[in-house]
Amino acid sequence: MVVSVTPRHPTGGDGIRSVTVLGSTGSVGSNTVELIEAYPDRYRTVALVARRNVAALAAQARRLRPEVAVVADEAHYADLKDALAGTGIAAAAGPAAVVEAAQRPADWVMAAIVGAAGLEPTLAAARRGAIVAFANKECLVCAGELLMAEVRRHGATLLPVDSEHSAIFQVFDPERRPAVSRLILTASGGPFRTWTRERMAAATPKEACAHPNWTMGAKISVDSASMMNKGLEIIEACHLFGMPDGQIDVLVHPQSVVHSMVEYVDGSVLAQLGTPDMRTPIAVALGWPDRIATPGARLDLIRSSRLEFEAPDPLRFPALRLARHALQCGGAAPTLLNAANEVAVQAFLEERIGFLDIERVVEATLASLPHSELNDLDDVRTADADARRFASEMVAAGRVSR
Ligand SMILES: NC(=O)C1=CN([C@@H]2O[C@H](COP(=O)(O)OP(=O)(O)OC[C@H]3O[C@@H](n4cnc5c(N)ncnc54)[C@H](OP(=O)(O)O)[C@@H]3O)[C@@H](O)[C@H]2O)C=CC1
Ligand SMILES: CC(=O)[C@@H](O)[C@H](O)COP(=O)(O)O
Ligand SMILES: [Mn+2]
Repeated sequence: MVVSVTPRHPTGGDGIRSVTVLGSTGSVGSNTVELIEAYPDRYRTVALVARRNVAALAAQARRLRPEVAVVADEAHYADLKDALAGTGIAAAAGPAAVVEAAQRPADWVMAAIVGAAGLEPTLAAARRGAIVAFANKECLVCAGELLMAEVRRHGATLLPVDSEHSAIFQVFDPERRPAVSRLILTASGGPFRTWTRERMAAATPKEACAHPNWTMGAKISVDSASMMNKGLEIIEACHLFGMPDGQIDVLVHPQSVVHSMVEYVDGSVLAQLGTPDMRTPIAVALGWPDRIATPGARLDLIRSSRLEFEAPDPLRFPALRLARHALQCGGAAPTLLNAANEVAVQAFLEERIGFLDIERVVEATLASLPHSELNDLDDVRTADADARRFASEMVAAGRVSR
């Protein structure tokens, strides 16, 4: 279950919801900041966190006036301090400062750091029982059981922001959980939906990042191109909604208008539709349990193109099989899959390996390292580090096709 506890009062005593944005300078983060800014009487900002984009972070901080702005990369601390001089906003830097920002009392925390780097701050927010708006899917892939257990133990509330999971959240009736027969995750198919494997082998980072429907950060864009994004989303759905892998299907829908569906045992299929605009799922979480208005175009089904659906091609997109395999193996397997994928995607973006080498690195890492049990955060860290080492060595040694 996503909202895993009796919802606590979503705002402070003054009726204003205090908010923190982890990954505020990214694609999800900047859309979140834009929505917060549109409602100055509803939200008060506690902390903004980025990795190193000081210019964007300082500009956001000057507009939202948080208590603190944090860069994870300590090399950028002096620049941030200078950029905030005279504002009264504190500057901080380093991974511990990122966790400290997430620990500050805020009713609502947007988890929109990219990659497993977001795990510890997301855990910190969950451990103080916050409402966590959850975009950072890699966290659940690398430490799903641990994170969900902490959410339950500390009475936190996890609200999905990933568009498919937000769609399911909006049509999934938790009181009728046994009557849900299937989750149907839609996938655009990405920029290479109709490409041959030969053509994909020569794909450039620019081509892989040219998503047909969504404007997103580079990492998730490459994941969409390989369809590893949908593989990660299967694992994410499994944890968020407590559904086994056998009851989670993927359906390619090139228009990204139907964001996902829930099938019930009586044959009813409930879907959520909208234009492909992340401001909608972000607003669902920011306003929850109310609804808040967003700017942007509204869905016009008369003017829009046809809505098409097709089965995913497992031969051209093996990432789906790899993710399901990791989920079925359990233990450290999803952690290894995620870490190897992060290393390989970064190497592809830096043109050190080819596009199809991403799946080779992931498959070899999964096959070579043990799928040990994960009992605590240290076990997660060890599996993550081992996979990163293995995948990096494979890339560095040229043990991939390029
Ligand atoms: N973009 C989208 O539409 C969607 C994204 N998601 C998920 O949301 C997450 C964010 O995606 P997206 O916004 O596209 O990513 P971006 O790459 O656009 O942004 C990433 C953000 O995380 C920050 N960051 C990166 N590393 C660290 C770190 N070690 N510590 C602190 N901050 C860090 C970046 O800071 P800086 O700018 O300084 O580098 C930036 O603010 C991902 O997990 C993605 O899968 C899910 C659904 C849709
Ligand atoms: C916006 C969002 O949620 C992304 O995860 C999106 O779904 C990516 O598109 P794909 O369906 O191509 O992976
Ligand atoms: Mn998605």
